Amino acid sequence: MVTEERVREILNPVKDPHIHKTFEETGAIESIKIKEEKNHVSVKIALANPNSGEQLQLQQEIVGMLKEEGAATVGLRFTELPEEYKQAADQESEANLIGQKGTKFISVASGKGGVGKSTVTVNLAIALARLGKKVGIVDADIYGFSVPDMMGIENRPQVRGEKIIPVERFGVQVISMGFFVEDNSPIIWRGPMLGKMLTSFFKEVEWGDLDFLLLDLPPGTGDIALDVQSLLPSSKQLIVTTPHPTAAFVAARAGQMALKNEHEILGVIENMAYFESALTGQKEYVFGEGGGDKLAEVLDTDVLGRLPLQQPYDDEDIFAPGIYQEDHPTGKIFLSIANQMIKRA
Ligand SMILES: Nc1ncnc2c1ncn2[C@@H]1O[C@H](COP(=O)(O)OP(=O)(O)OP(=O)(O)O)[C@@H](O)[C@H]1O
Repeated sequence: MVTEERVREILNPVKDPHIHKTFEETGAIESIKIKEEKNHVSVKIALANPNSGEQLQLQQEIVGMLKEEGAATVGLRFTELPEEYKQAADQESEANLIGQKGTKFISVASGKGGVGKSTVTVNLAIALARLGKKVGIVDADIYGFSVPDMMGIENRPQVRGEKIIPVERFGVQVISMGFFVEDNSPIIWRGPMLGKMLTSFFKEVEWGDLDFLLLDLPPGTGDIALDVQSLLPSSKQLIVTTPHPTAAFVAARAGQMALKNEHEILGVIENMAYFESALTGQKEYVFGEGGGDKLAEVLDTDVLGRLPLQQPYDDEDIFAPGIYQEDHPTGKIFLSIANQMIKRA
């Protein structure tokens, strides 16, 4: 059983990657909590430059160190060091890391596949861009990457110097695992390799100044989803579910997993909530009712929107099979959800 004292002993000599001072020198360790029955360690750490690629790398190292010491699970939360340290950090700043002040990380998760997580991610990103925000997407759905196809992206990112330039589509900067896989062939991304790949999405990509970075997570609550959730910077998370109570029950597990990995829940989105007859306007609740509300209740949050069962317009001029146009009824719902996100994030 790892003790609070031992955690402090292990972490005190770790250096803040931005200002190269030890945690002991900066007083970085704000709190250590240990849940003995589950052998879960959670630590709150103040960094000079949180929400950055540096943080992501450090996060992996600390999780590794504490697990080696016997912790079953580790939750890390990062805050910012006081102003005096930040000034020092600014002087030493290695420019161009994602997470310059103000970028909000929003992750999108689901309890199982096929509920519309990627559809929600791309359409919300585009809705935020339509509202004037600077937006990026990391398609971290490592096996089921579908963002490039959904957005109709056919080109690949360019490389400038040491940096990868994301592909821009509908005003959104996109990086996807799919860009780095030849011929749709399967790759096993686990452990350190997965961590390295995700880190480079934050560190080696020329994101510029973003208001929002949306992260499309792998579906479910299995090992891969857990690995990705624990490797990402702290984010606010949207959980997508269909309205069936069983689906919502499974989605609640994804929500719990997020909380355990120090991601806050931003809200619930109920997709395929109903089918509306074009003839009569009558709504039919094809996949049941109440799942979104139930999930929101369990996670102590709100349903930010309910999306009908409806395909985007088939617009041959702008090839993008998963995108709802601004004047499409579903496109308008996405705008309303994006507005709420801006207020809450
Ligand atoms: N509201 C909707 N109405 C009609 N079709 C939808 C709706 N939402 C999603 N779809 C369709 O359902 C399919 C699955 O959607 P999507 O890929 O977004 O799900 P996902 O949860 O990201 O899946 P996975 O996690 O397995 O990648 C897609 O073909 C998408 O076009």
